[in-house]
This record gives sequence, structure tokens and C-alpha cells, in this order.
Amino acid sequence: MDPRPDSSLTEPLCELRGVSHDFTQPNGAPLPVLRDIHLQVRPNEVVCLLGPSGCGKSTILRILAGLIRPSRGEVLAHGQPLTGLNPGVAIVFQSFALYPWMTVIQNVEVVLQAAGLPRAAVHERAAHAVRIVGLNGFEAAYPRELSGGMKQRVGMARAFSLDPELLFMDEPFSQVDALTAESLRAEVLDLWAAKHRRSSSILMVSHDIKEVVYMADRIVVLGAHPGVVRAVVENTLPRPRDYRSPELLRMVDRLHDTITGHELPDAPAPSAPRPAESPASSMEPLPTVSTSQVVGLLEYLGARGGSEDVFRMATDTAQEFGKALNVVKAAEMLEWVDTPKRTVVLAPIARDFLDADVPGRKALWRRQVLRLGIFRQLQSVLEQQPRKALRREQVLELIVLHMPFEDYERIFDTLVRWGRFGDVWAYDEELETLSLQ
Ligand SMILES: Nc1ncnc2c1ncn2[C@@H]1O[C@H](COP(=O)(O)OP(=O)(O)OP(=O)(O)O)[C@@H](O)[C@H]1O
Repeated sequence: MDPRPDSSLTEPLCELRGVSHDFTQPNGAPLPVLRDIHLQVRPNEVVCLLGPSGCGKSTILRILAGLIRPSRGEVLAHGQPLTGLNPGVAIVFQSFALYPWMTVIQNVEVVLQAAGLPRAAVHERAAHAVRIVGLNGFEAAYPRELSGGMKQRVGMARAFSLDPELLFMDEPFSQVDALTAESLRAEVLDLWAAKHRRSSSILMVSHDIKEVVYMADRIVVLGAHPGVVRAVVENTLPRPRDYRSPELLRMVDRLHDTITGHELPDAPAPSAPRPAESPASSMEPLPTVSTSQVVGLLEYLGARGGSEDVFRMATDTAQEFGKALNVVKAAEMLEWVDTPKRTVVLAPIARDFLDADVPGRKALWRRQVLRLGIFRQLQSVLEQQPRKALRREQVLELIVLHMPFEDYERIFDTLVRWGRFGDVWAYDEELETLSLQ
């Protein structure tokens, strides 16, 4: 390798400056996914993007790789505007992305051939990469003969064989079991450290807080709708790190507090009570959470005397933290729970709900959903219809009109599910019609 100029020690390898991105929805309306993102990946660091599902983590990765051009803002590689693919990047995907008809070694060789390497180098590099990820002996095996962990090793071999300056990993360990994930993380860091002789960095996407604290030097916490950077946390814990060390667990706790503080902000002071009902003219986006998830949360809290720490709750119910937060947010929106600091507390109405029989629960559920503007507004539109019914597209139009930037199909699904449970309306799947009960 050529020696790099000194500026390579400090100059970011890649960078986003004020990047915003909108995808286009099927009806042509823009779906804002990222807003004003500033992000640098500097030499010799591991940066992790942490955030709830849908906050645009993969989109950031794809923009920096040059696979997507953002709607606004600048993308730089070594200080120069990026046009086309970023040649320094290799990506490890969550879904392995292996060709089933090719053997392990062929799956690695194919990316080296695509990179234009001479034939002899292709074989030599692929064989080396397969060896360093611990797959020697499996060169001639097909993906169907491999476990999830081994498939991901092939993905890693592919990326490492390219000797990239930037290794991008998109939730690389989410499809393998917990123990395999632990050892793969350590192996990636070892391989990366060996490569560290020259400037080289990792950018990884994850929803797993422990994983990012184990891996990252810098953690970029993102919020959703649209994706924004909420906080950047420097992680100076010495390496090698131990998942069970008190320092690592403290850092995990700190991150939980950071995320919870942003995602579940504490209620306003009693002197500024929030209105009991949202104005009838307003419509609020609904989270993609089912009624059974909300009821499950209430029952869980009921069984624990009415309150629990939100992190503990996610661990107890083996849910990913972001998903657990989403359910809590839905319950809070319906005023079933309150969330002082990190604690989720049942509201008195939720205790009545838990004590009620099925018709009683439905009546209380109906009362709570009808506190939301979107339910009241749709109910009143349905009442004005001669048959007290609307076709699906008409409801979708209504949602788009009020919330042009939201994922209207998902909101529709939640609207149907929550409304059905409270007998507010019925939905005929075949006729695709929503009607008042
Ligand atoms: N090609 C596309 N066209 C339209 N919308 C898209 C496209 N790709 C992603 N989206 C939407 O953009 C948003 C962000 O997606 P992205 O995959 O970047 O999020 P993420 O944070 O990586 O999510 P996850 O953790 O669930 O993988 C989502 O609402 C997704 O549905």
C-alpha cells in the first residue's frame, strides 16, 4: 500500500453534511426519512448508528456507500463530493445475500471478480479471507449446508477480502443466535484491529444497545419520523471489552436513559395539564402496534403491581428495546400508562380495564381510542355517509390529506385494528370497506 499523506490521519473517510432524504410513496407524496443529518466517519474508529426501526439507519449507510443519492445535502468521501459508488466501502448485510448455487469460496470470489481483480489474485484473496473468518474446510460447502453464523462468516469473508477502507455492517448479527453473535462481534473487532495498521473504519447499524456499547467508539443515537440525530455518545471504554463489566453495563444504562429521555419525554408539569382530548380537527399518526401488544403491556404491568422500569420490561419480555418503547408509546397515547423517567406506570383507567370482563374492556378501549382526534374525525365522517361506510381508498385519502408525510397504509392498519377492538367500527376485508358498528 502507498503511504498515505498525513491529512489521511485526520480527514474524515466519509461524511454527510446536512443530508435530508425523502422517498416517494405509492401515491407520489414524499415520505421524509432523514432530516439534516451531519455525520463523519474518521480514520480508525468504529461508529454505530443506533435507533428504532424505520429511523433511516440503513438509508444512511446506503447514502454513504453511494447506492442512494440524497434529496438534499452533501455526501463527501475524503473531502470530495461523492459521485457514484464509494469505492472504499464493503458491506456486510443482515440477510447474508449469498448465492445459493455457489460454494463458499465461489461466493467470496464473485465479489472479487466484480471488483476487477486478476484471476490468480481472486482465488488467493478469497482463500485467505475464508481462512481468517474460520471457515477453512468449508470452501466447497453450499450456503444451505451452513448455519446462520457460518453464512454470516461468508458475508464477512466477502467484505474482508476486498480489504476495504470502510466496512459497513447493516445489523450483521441480528439473524444469528446470541452466543454466535457474541463471538462474531469479537472476531470482527480482532480482524479489524489487525487491519488497523492502515486507516480503516467500521460503520455499523444496530438496534441492540449492548452490541453498540461493545463495538463502538462513537454511538450516534437516531430518532424517527423523520430520522434525526438525537445524540452522539463517545465511548472510551478500554478494549477488549467485557459484556458483563460494570463499566460497560453503566454505559448501557446511560444510553437507555438517553433514548428513553428522547422517546418518552416526561409529561408536562401539573400547572400545564395536557388537554384531555386532542382537538377534533387534529389527526395524529398512530404507531404500528397491535391491540394485543398494548393489552399484553397492561397485563404485564398489572402483574408487577402497576409499574416497571422500561428497560427491565424489554428484557423480561425478550423484546428489542425500540419495539418495547413503541408499545409503551402507543399505550401512553391512549392514556393507559404514564412514563415518569424510565418507569412505566399504569393509569387508574388501565386498572379498571384489567379488572373488567370482555364487554367492559371493549367499552373502555372504545372510550380511550375516541380521545384521539383521528378516531373522532373518522367516526364523524362515517356518520355522515348514507350507509355509514367508507371504502379503504377513501379512508386512505383522508389520512394522506391530514398527514401527507406519514406511512398512511400502516396508519390505516392500526386504525382498523384499534377501532375493531373497541367496536368503533368493522372492516370487511373482502369488500375493503370500513363501517360503523
Ligand atoms: N426504497 C424505498 N422506497 C420507499 N420507502 C423506503 C425505501 N427504503 C426505505 N424506505 C422507508 O424509509 C424508512 C427508513 O428505512 P430504513 O430501512 O433506512 O430504516 P432503518 O432504521 O434501517 O429500519 P430497520 O431498523 O427496520 O431496518 C422506512 O419507513 C422505510 O419503510
